[in-house]
Amino acid sequence: MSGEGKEPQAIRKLRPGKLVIASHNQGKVREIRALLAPYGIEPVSAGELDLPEPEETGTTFVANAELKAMQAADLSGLPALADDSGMCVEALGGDPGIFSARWAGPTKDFTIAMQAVEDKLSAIDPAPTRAAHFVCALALAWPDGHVEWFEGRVDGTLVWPPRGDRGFGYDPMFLPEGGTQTYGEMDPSEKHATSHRADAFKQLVAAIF
Ligand SMILES: O=P(O)(O)OP(=O)(O)OP(=O)(O)OC[C@H]1O[C@@H](n2cnc3c(O)ncnc32)[C@H](O)[C@@H]1O
Ligand SMILES: [Mg+2]
Repeated sequence: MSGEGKEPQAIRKLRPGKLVIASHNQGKVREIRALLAPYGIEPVSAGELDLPEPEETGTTFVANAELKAMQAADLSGLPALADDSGMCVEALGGDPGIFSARWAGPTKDFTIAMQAVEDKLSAIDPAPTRAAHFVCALALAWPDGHVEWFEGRVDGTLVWPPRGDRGFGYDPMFLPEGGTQTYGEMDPSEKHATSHRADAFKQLVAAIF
């Protein structure tokens, strides 16, 4: 994983001011804006700045988050926060994992991606565990190349058919551990309090503010 083997460095604090949300996913941008709301910074999205969507060539969530944050910080001259995330299905050896967005194809159709997950799971005989988890890596980069990263996780089970339309991506098929509603059915504020993104955010907030 990126970050391993590096010398520990002093955590850099984030000062009030503009921050680029280095994501082209409107669902994520919405969640990140809500999570940042209490901290007095002015988020501006990669889309609003017309920043290009970089190719995600990393082999880990952290490496891809770093790559996206560093490119946005470099091009904008502002601190930039990127999120690389995905759903890992235990019985599929962790797939789709870092390829979660790519399973939805060029049209970013998550009906197709969820169906592909379900087809692969239901082809396994005997029926395997339906355990899955979401991972969220957040990277915060500055224009001078300094970068901090944080990783969060939430465990759950996959349901079929998908339920609810309040989230994005794989949310309608993900039932968090101990819950009765999928992330697609749940009130967004509840997801923001318990998700992989919330977990990573708690670590980020504790470190940088
Ligand atoms: O790279 P950016 O521009 O941020 O947007 P993206 O959609 O390509 O994002 P990723 O590369 O991190 O791909 C992760 C995919 O995993 C899915 N995913 C991530 N977090 C999720 C969440 O909270 N709920 C449901 N699906 C999620 C979602 O469909 C994303 O498209
Ligand atoms: Mg992406």
